[in-house]
Amino acid sequence: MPVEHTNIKVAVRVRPYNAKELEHQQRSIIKVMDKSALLFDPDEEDDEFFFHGTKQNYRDITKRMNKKLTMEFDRVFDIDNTNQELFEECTAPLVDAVLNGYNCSVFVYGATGAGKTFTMLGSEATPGITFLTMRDLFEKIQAQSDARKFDVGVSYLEVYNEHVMNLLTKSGPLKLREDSNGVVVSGLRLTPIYSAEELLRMLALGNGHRTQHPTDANAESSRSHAIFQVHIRITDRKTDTKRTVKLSMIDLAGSERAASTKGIGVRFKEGASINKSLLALGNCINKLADGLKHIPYRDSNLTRILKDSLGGNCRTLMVANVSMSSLTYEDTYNTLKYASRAKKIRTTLKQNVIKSKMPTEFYVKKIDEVMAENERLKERNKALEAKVAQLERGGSNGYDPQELKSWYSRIDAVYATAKTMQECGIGIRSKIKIINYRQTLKKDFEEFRKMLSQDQRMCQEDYRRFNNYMTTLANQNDKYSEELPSWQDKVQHAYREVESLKREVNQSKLQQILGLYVKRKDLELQMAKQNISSNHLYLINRELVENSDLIRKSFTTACDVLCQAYNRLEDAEKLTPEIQALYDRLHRKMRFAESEANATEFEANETEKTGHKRLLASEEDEEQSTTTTASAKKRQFVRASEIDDDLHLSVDSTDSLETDSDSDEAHKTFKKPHNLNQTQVLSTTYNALTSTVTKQRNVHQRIVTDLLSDQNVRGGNDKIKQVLLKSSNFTTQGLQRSLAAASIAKENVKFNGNYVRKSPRALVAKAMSGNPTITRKPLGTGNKEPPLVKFNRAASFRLKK
Ligand SMILES: Nc1ncnc2c1ncn2[C@@H]1O[C@H](COP(=O)(O)OP(=O)(O)OP(=O)(O)O)[C@@H](O)[C@H]1O
Repeated sequence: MPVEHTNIKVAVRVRPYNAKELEHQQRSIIKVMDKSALLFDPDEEDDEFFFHGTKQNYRDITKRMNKKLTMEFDRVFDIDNTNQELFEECTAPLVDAVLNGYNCSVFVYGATGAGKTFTMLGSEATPGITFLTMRDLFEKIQAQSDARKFDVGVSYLEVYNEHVMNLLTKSGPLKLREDSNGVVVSGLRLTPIYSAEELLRMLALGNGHRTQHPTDANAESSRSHAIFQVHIRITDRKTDTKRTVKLSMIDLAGSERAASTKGIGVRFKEGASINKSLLALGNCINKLADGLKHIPYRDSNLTRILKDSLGGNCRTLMVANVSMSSLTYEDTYNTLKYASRAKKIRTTLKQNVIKSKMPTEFYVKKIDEVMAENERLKERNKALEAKVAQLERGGSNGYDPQELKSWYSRIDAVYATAKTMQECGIGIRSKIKIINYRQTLKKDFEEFRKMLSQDQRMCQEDYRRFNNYMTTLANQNDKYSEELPSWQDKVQHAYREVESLKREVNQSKLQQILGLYVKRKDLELQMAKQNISSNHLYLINRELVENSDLIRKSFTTACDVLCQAYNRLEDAEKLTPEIQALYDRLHRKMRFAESEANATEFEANETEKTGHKRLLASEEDEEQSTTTTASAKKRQFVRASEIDDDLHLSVDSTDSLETDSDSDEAHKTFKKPHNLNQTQVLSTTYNALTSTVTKQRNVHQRIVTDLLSDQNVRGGNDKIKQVLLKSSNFTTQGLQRSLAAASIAKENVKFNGNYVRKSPRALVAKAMSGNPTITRKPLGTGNKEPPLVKFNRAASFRLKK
């Protein structure tokens, strides 16, 4: 489960003057410098001071000094930026993060009329980021629906005067309670939705229920905080892994000073409540930014609900809305200060846990690692893109745009070829390895089938089919193997081209800008490589899941058949010592697997090598019939890991392309899991075995119950059963020995004059009388005999009466 530490992303959006502001002809208090910086309260352009008609060199001392504060944010949107741009740059990446298992939240902050609702909800003509984000989410869900199943449910809440209301059903107030999952809204039901259009209808319905009142600053001022949440349960169709993620979109009520709304009575109370909750939010932001441990989330219902959207395990985007008019000077200043504080908050991000029934977490984890790595590369790429754009805009270094353009198209072409060659070359390696893996798995399974087959005709027919299939695989393998060397040459050639281009770039006079451009291209090439890796892992995982499913089902049926056959033979007294020995051997094998499966991950890690050797050694001296199951599984996992490692190495062998040290560092983390591979492979093997062992154990339990209740103590004795189940003698022979010993001890009890058994049944002795290893012991010679029960004459007398 990848863990990341990130800052909250903060974007500032400046809105144009409204009619009132234009009327007052106020000056602009915000100057957007570039995509990530603004100047608050800049000097006025017509700030020249004239005295008696003469321009003075000094300023008018009766005028207030301008603040001229330069502030930096992750992104600054100017008045002409649209909701679509905000979505593309800020919330679209969050959709990818949500689908990768991270909780995400977006909240808009600002004074009344600053443009929060415009940003969040927008209008029909210019939909806000909620709709755009959700539409994108549904499109991506649709595109991935073959591989994953998505269950989407939404809720839309309002916090008004500290009351939590359900905007979709117009019900409430609802209570908040805390449990192990965090803060829960009592009685809140999620409404399932299937399309972004449905969501639009729902938003309209919810907004109709939202508390709005005209204020001096905004005729349609929202007087409540609106929290829209999308809960998604993602189920991987192949691995059956599940995770639940949450995307929250929060439209906060206006953060203006009470005076600016000129509210009295109810409006004043409303304003006070809004301010109380926003003050609590501000406190939380300050404490989180200072890195303090105790965060006063409980101070208001708003902060309680936002607890896991702000500082918790959540990727957060805050959009601070401001007006550029000097009429809103103080509110704008406060909002920007608030936003600057929020920018400092660092959160610890964890991908939501995968719940899986399959022993394939190893691959799922690896795929997640690759995806996380890609996310990091994407971020770096974006930063480089911004730098290149900045240099291009600057233009002061005398770049000739035509020359730059021709360089760009040349670099693009060289990298495009490298990417295609890489896709084909590494892709073909992946295909070969998957075919090899499939061949191994099928061969192993065929061994089982052959052992089981009784009907010769059917056996031959199956074998023919199996052979045909294997021939097809072998042909495919040959074809790809033949093509491989030429592709490898092409890949190497393409990489050499890239290297020589880089040398040329380094010598060119446009080196500064082209160097950055090439770095971007390197990252893109690296990302493409990662995608091939993750696809390869996915395919290997699919092979494994399908095969282990088949093995599990076959094994369960085989166990049932085996147990029935064993019982029948035993009933008919036809259990030969050879069959018994085979059966015992199978039990011993499973007992080993069970003990290993119970070991902790740490122990598995520590004993990885010895355990591995032990397993292999035991494989050698065991008969094939009893070892194939465990060893085949073991071999499959080991092979899978070898294949993966191999592919990673081949993918990594082109690392020289990466020039940036950070990226090198990041890439090392991708190479590292070599060690992890084996540990994980072992632990997955143990998991796979546990599931079969559990089933076997149930069969054993039935045997114990049969032996104990039918032959010995009718009605069953759970204590003895448990002891026997745990006992190291837990084989049929060991069991019989234990039972016989117990019954002899019971018989011995009868010889003691002062003690009797309440239920003097010693049938096992008879059942075991043919066993030469059992001898009668005189009373008191062993210290492991069952405790004697003192004969209670009075009780016995009462009972008789
Ligand atoms: N970027 C923008 N471009 C054009 N018009 C805008 C922009 N932002 C806001 N507006 C307009 O400004 C007015 C107030 O905006 P909005 O209702 O979104 O403010 P608000 O911050 O949600 O206020 P409140 O907190 O009172 O609900 C609306 O008429 C809206 O259309």
